[in-house]
Amino acid sequence: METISEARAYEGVQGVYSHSSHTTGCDMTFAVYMPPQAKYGPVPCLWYLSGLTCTHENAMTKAGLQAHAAEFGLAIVFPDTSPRGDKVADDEAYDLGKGAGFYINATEKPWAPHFKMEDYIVKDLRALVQNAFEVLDSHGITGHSMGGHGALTLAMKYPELFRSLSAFAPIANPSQSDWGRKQFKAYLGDNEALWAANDASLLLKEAGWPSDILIDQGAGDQFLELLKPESLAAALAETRTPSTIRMQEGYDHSYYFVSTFGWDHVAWHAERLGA
Ligand SMILES: N[C@@H](CCC(=O)N[C@@H](CS)C(=O)NCC(=O)O)C(=O)O
Repeated sequence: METISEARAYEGVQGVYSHSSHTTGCDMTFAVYMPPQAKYGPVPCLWYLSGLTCTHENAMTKAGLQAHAAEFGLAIVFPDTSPRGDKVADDEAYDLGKGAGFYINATEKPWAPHFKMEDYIVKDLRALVQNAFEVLDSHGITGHSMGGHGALTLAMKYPELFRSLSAFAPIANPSQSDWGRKQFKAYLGDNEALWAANDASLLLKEAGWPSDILIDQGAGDQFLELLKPESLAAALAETRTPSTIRMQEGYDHSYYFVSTFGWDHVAWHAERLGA
């Protein structure tokens, strides 16, 4: 692991690092915020997965989560959204290829060799974070938009790895959305059973979620028809999953929305992770 930068923030440290990932077959950049409490011993850890077009940097610079993490004594990990580099396949569209890994393991050409973002997060980066930073084995996960989809699906697939779950404006039913169908076809092929296993609204009905879920969604979000919060709300009701879904009047899809409700999400995770 190489340190790209470290800066003091709210008496803690905001760092940016890179490492060579065996899983994605390329160098990956990620950010970690360590709160001041980590000087005295390991702290719980929250993962923030970002959305389409983002790198590790958007949420790190725009979500304002560091102040809340310092208040509660939580570390926050900000991974990248896809593999990067000249060897990695890409597409002209902003919502496929680089910046659009969807936190799944691609099986199809030309994506399969590098687009393994699910394994990257839960294996490579999880192990690295656990070894290289002062964190407890008590992790939660959240994310925005494509990253909200990632948070929901990775938590449901790996409940042994994540104890707490929330999402900001998640892509909630990708197999029924233009933010999902194109990408699942490209990355996973035509087998729609495989798509279902990567769709939060469908996966919830199969796998369930053993704890509760917080979802915030802007009622003025310009992408509401692509996000489909109504499918997730129906699945949560059908499965009787304890949940708080808030349609936030007037808020759009931007980081103004994420940063407005960031404190609530960090507090939600802190309470459940024992911070
Ligand atoms: N650029 C796309 C939308 C991409 C977008 O809204 N990305 C969200 C996540 S899905 C984001 O976080 N963008 C980066 C930012 O706001 O910093 C479009 O114009 O249709």
